[in-house]
Amino acid sequence: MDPTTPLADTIAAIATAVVPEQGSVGIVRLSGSQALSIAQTIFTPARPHRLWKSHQMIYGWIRDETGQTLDEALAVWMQAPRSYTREDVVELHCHGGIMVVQATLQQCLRRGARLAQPGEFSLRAFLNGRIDLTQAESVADLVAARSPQAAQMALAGLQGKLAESIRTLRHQLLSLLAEIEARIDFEEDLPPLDLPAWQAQLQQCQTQIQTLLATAARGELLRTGLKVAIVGRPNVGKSSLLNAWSGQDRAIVTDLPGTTRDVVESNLVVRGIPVQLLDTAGIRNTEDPVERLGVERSTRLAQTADVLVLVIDAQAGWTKADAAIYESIRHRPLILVVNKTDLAPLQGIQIPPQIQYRIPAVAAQGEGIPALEAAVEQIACQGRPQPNLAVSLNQRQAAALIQAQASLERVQESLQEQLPFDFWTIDLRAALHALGQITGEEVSESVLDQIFSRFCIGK
Ligand SMILES: Nc1nc2c(c(=O)[nH]1)N(C=O)[C@@H](CNc1ccc(C(=O)N[C@@H](CCC(=O)O)C(=O)O)cc1)CN2
Ligand SMILES: Nc1nc2c(ncn2[C@@H]2O[C@H](COP(=O)(O)OP(=O)(O)OP(=O)(O)O)[C@@H](O)[C@H]2O)c(=O)[nH]1
Ligand SMILES: [K+]
Ligand SMILES: [Mg+2]
Repeated sequence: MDPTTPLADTIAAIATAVVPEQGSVGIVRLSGSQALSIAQTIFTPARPHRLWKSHQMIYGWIRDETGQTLDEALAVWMQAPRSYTREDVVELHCHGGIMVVQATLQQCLRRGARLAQPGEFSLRAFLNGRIDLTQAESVADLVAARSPQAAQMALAGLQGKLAESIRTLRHQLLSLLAEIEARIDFEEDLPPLDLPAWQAQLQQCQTQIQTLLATAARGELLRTGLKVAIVGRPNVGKSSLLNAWSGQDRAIVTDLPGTTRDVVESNLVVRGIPVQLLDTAGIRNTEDPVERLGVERSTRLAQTADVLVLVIDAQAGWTKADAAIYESIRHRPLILVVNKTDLAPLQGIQIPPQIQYRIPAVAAQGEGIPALEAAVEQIACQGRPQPNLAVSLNQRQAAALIQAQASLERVQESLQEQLPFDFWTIDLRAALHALGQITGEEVSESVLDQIFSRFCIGK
């Protein structure tokens, strides 16, 4: 963090989403040693002799420096250390919308608070030892979650499930290290090292790391989701498919080829995976300049989406135009939807054998969606068995664990080559350092900066 923003400051920010005309309540939050005294200059309890008591909500008015009333509000003081940041926290619960919360925040700043940086409340919770770095990262994941499963995963992290696994690993490695260091310092006073037992314990740590690493892919998938683009030639039923899949009447459907021009987007959840579904203009050569721009967008999207759904018309079969589109996207993760199977059967259509996923559908009636979702999930998980752990690693955590794993691998090598103990301890310490980076015990300020700056303001 910026050295000019010490923990000594009292920080303030709007803790709720700021949306015009919306949100029945908006919260301004203060944290720091001056939180209560600043709040007391702004907020007048309705009952004048009412004392502020920790964790008790009081009713009153927010006033500016001229005595003008800005809002009717509720206020609560949470005395350190029983607060989100472990500092004195005051929350001012105002009316929602944008005007009142912003005016209240302005008052806090005028009375000596500093505007909080994104993630700074959570940073303080971390720096003051209430949560470790994995828990802080989970706070951001929880706010960003786009599916119930992603939220559950973040919540498990918030509750310290990952922190616990890493802590256990750390203790095991520390005790392995202690045994070696004792042998270096007091070799003659101690019984010789029980090498097989020591090595078995090391192996156990490596297995545990491998299990944790296997959760990273699913975590990444639940966090970032998938971009799925529906492509194909005009009139095969792409927009009908988007509408049926999302259960919403998002895209215009007509019997005219070339109906869709702009990319139409719908967000859905497919078996826990947040999916950004994109309907595109039917791909063909066209003289219409507007449609041509749409086709260009389709072809570009087809190269960047995570999964492509190529739609064809069962009645028309596998046409030359379908083959041409397929040629340009065959190297990408692909699902073929044979639509309009109410008009002609899928059997008998000459589909290239290398297309693994082929789903019969009647988009106009919403048939074929479950099979399509199963295919999306299979492609996304790529046959990777998912360990049944509640938590999952993010990229930063996975990178650190891979480092730890590499260090432990080197310890195994030193052991096999019977190198002196010093070689073992160097790599054991490196592994411990990597674990410390995950929990935040040994993390640099620039990494902290990177992590917390991704938070939203007021978190
Ligand atoms: N109004 C409001 N709602 C909120 C939050 C908040 O800050 N304010 N939260 C903010 O994200 C979340 C709740 N998270 C919180 C986590 C810890 C503590 C807290 O005070 N912990 C202390 C004391 C616990 C106790 O009294 O036993 C502690 O752990 O030491 C408060 C909120 C979601 N809802
Ligand atoms: N019989 C039948 N008709 C369908 C089906 N799906 C879509 N249609 C019809 O096919 C026509 C074209 O559907 P759209 O969804 O607009 O096709 P599109 O691929 O989005 O077309 P463009 O946007 O023009 O590329 C419409 O008249 C739909 O009602 C289906 O499963 N069966
Ligand atoms: K159409
Ligand atoms: Mg369309």
